Amino acid sequence: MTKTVPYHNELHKFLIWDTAGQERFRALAPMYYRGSTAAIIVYDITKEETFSTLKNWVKELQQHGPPNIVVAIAGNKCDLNDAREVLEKDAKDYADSINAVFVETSAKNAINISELFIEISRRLPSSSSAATPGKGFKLRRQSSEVEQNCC
Ligand SMILES: Nc1nc2c(ncn2[C@@H]2O[C@H](COP(=O)(O)OP(=O)(O)OP(=O)(O)O)[C@@H](O)[C@H]2O)c(=O)[nH]1
Repeated sequence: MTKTVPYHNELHKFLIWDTAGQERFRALAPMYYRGSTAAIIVYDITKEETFSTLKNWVKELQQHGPPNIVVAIAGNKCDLNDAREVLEKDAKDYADSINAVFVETSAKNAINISELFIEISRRLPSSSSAATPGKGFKLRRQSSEVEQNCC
């Protein structure tokens, strides 16, 4: 799946892989996050246990992921506020503590999806600085587009 995000005078083209979140597929995760520029970890605001699981994925990325990977946390199903189990403030505080992007989203109602990618774009080095050796981002230009890998 791809998503192109206009950001300042650049187009950021995200190549997105949806990895299986279940524990039994955990061993496959490195295939996706290795070489990725950003990782979006999604939890369900109506299920506290998904927020605990998210913290394990953060640890995994911190220990085995690319050093400069941008981590974004998405609290999905924000359309189901009445069934909320995870406070927005708690999730935001946690995201801040690990320097991650944080937004609450609704995939169902298309709430904050673009904002999520814009926030990730904001954290990425510009294509000119990314071209500097040692920055650790794999970016390739395609006309005016810059490709970003994201899992
Ligand atoms: N109300 C609501 N339901 C949602 C939202 N996003 C997904 N769902 C529902 O949640 C269920 C699970 O969605 P999936 O997209 O399969 O979730 P997943 O975590 O990617 O599942 P796996 O890929 O199997 O790990 C489906 O019934 C979706 O319709 C949302 O933002 N709001």
